[in-house]
Amino acid sequence: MASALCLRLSSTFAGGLSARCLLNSRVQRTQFLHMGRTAFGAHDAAFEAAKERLNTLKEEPDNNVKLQIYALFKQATKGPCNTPKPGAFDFVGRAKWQAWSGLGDISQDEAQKQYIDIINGLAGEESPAETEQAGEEASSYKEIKVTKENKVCSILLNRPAKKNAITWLMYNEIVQALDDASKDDSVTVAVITGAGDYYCSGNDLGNFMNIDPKDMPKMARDGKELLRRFVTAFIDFPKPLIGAVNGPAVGVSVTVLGLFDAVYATDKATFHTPFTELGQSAEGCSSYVFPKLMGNTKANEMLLFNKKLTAHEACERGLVTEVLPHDSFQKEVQTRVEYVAQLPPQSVREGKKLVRDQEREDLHKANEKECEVLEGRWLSEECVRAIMSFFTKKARL
Ligand SMILES: CCCCCC/C=C/C(=O)SCCNC(=O)CCNC(=O)[C@H](O)C(C)(C)COP(=O)(O)OP(=O)(O)OC[C@H]1O[C@@H](n2cnc3c(N)ncnc32)[C@H](O)[C@@H]1OP(=O)(O)O
Repeated sequence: MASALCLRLSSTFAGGLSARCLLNSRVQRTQFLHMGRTAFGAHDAAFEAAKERLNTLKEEPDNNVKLQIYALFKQATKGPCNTPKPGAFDFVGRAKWQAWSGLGDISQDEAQKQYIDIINGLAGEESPAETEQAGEEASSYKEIKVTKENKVCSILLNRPAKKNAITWLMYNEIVQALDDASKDDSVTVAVITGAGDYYCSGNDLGNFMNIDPKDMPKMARDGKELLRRFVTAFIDFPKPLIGAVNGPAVGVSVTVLGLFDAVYATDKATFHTPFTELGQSAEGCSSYVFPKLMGNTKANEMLLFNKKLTAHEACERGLVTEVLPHDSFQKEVQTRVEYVAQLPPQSVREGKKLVRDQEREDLHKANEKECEVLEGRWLSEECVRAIMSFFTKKARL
């Protein structure tokens, strides 16, 4: 069943990405060019250029961006959606249909313009202007930004347009940044925070898209291994690790906070672990840490029954150290981090090790177990349906 429900938004599906496939006969190409001259509108040359540009992108866009591109391509070349809605189990067909019909009756000219804007935006992101500043690492990180200054390593989750959802690349980059900070003698403390209005919206649900049904078990195995490595990096990080939760936090970004040494939250932050709504299960050692922090019933309220906590509630439950006013958040956090940064580093490390060693083994066991259970969840119909609902915009938190 899992494979039958599996999602596949391949590159041959995404509008302009598939321009060659969509127009793969000479007759079609001739019709297309003819339409281009007569029916499309003011942006024909730029539209053609954008199609070409899309084919040269080094990285495939996210699946929901692909859906948008697909829909705009159809609208630009065919006009408003005029095909019947695909059947209930044709998830991909329905997602495509919904994206196209969601454009309503915007003109072909307007669709062309939006298509061009999206692709130019994507191409621009791949060759960003040089923005290196003092203290910023000349690094290859793409989805996080790492700065080191005055003994503090700051790791910024940097996908604000996607609420800092964590892609597979981003998991790897965070592991890399933590590993680097743990080995760098100039760093005595690390801080994680988010760009934009969110701290982090958790796992990027697109991580589970674009998978051929036959590759689902491998995807689940790889996901399990990546998650295990990711959480291990938090369990074993040897220096003080501080969370600066600048806005709402969701999923795995909440659970791993239980492995931080201090968590400061703005009064606008919320904490939400909607695992069962997503057909998934607890991770980040939360099945072990949350009951210890807040007791079983309060932990269940979050991990099983999806209760979203305010910053003050999270503080009462021991997940947050201190709630700070939103307007002075950065400054207040900085004061606290600077204080920790100048403490004798070996003394702090030894102290942290003493505390962590009390439960290190249990944490690793909890991590292993949680990853195993999740591997099975990702292959379940419940999980696949929940993710599909998100991308067809039927269900958002
Ligand atoms: C190796 C794998 C390890 C997996 C570990 C297991 C981890 C589990 C979890 O973390 S479970 C939690 C997963 N997260 C969610 O379910 C959150 C989903 N997002 C939402 O419900 C909403 O986006 C929101 C409440 C976070 C914010 O809502 P709103 O303010 O209305 O903004 P938008 O919904 O318009 O979002 C803007 C933009 O961001 C995209 N986006 C946001 N969150 C995610 C996400 N988690 N995955 C993928 N994309 C996300 C959203 O699609 C919008 O994109 P668009 O503008 O439409 O292109």
